[in-house]
Amino acid sequence: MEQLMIEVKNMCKNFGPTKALHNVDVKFYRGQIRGLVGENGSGKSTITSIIAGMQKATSGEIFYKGEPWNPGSMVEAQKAGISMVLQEANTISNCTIAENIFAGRFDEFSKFGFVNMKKVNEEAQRILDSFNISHIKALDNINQYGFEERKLVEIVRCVSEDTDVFVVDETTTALSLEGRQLLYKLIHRLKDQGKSVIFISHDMDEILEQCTHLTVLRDGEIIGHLDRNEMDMPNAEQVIRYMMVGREIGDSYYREDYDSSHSEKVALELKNVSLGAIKDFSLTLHEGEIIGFGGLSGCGMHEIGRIAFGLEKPEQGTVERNGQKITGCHEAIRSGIGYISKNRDMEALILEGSIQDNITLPSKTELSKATFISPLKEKKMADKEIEAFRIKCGDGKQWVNTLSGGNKQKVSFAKWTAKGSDVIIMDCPTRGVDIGVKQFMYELINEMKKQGKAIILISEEMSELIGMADKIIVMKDFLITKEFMRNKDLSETDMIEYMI
Ligand SMILES: Nc1ncnc2c1ncn2[C@@H]1O[C@H](COP(=O)(O)OP(=O)(O)OP(=O)(O)O)[C@@H](O)[C@H]1O
Repeated sequence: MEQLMIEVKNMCKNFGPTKALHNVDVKFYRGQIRGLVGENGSGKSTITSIIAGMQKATSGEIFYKGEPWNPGSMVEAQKAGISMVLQEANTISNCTIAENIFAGRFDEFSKFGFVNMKKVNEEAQRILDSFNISHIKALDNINQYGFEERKLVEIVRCVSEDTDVFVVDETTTALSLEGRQLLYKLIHRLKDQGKSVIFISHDMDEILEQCTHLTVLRDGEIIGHLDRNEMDMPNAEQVIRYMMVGREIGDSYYREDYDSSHSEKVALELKNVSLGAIKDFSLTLHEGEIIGFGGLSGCGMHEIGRIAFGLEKPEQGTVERNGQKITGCHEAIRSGIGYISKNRDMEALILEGSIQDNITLPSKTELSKATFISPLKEKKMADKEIEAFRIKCGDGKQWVNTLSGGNKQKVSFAKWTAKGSDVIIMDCPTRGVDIGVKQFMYELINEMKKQGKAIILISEEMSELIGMADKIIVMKDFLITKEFMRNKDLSETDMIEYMI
């Protein structure tokens, strides 16, 4: 007999005129991993964030273990056994790893008002070790760690023996292969212990492999629920996609050609660059070329992207475009280089700014005449991108921090298409976007190649690299371990061998 953990009844959530949820009914049982799928902005994070105490519903009810549930904060929810890993980085900067893990829970370690920090640190390291991530040290400042490690710290923070409901909101795209495996093991262990997992993802393969049940949303409404048998049907993927978007979506995502030719003209060069663990690294990117980078966590590929955009200054060597040295990102942008950061909220967007301001920001020079920026031109530029990327919003004046995760990602991409940058460094560009938009982004990347634009595609998704790149550079421990040319027989297994 299945035991009900959480029941959401007739829930509505409005943000001004936006109806984010409309009469939603959904049940989460013990011993289930229930996937929540739907297009960007369909309401997945809104449901889970209300359950996890981040915000209140406009109307409707929630029952948790049979009792009415209306948490006032995430801490309250976590103390009651419900925790959620968010899409974006959610760690506290300038604090130690241990302080991040036990934020809001110091009372568990205090006596007569004094917190026993030794115990906090020891317990944090014990937990990190139990998750097999001993390379992350409890005493280290979190600022020393990259996006993925921070996500792992968040996962550790969320899960304890008292966790009954674990919500994973589009987290896997931020993780490398190892991080994903760790998360998959964890959710299955929780399921086997009779806990309830809510798993949000746009990766259909992952959803079908990892989830035991599925709920499909469209425009804030529940379209249907599937059990494992239905998910195992041969046409399940097409059926789910149809439920999500309400129309047929083709199967083809990636480039269909295997022609890796490009211009001989060099678009960007890294010459004998060294920075930290990266030593004497060189790269030549040509016009009309897509170079992909793949590897496990800490392999150095994200750092290469940052150096190429002038965000990190190499200790030795140079980054050059058209014979000019690139020594900073302003210079990079001026010379036609764009960069989509993996760390969306911190580096790619001004959250407390409008969609229009974010999209047009790198293009201010193009939009201005004698120091005057034409508001009409700005609006036109932003509206064009909003339409092309199908950014779900009222209009361009809406603030970016009110957008769903996938829609934020579209803004982060659209900045550079609006500017028409000739070289774009893309670090996980399709992170959190739904399948329809993914298709559009891949078409766009292909179109850019044909126009002679040069692209560096850094990705945690091997299928994306195999599907799109002319050449794939595999990295491990900050070194190149293998280069693959575009080839229809190339498989993920071929690549993994050089990553591990
Ligand atoms: N604070 C807010 N103010 C205004 N609108 C909001 C706010 N938060 C969410 N919304 C809107 O609610 C709708 C649902 O957003 P939600 O984040 O739940 O979507 P999602 O299904 O999780 O999307 P994604 O896959 O892109 O993460 C979107 O249209 C979004 O713009």
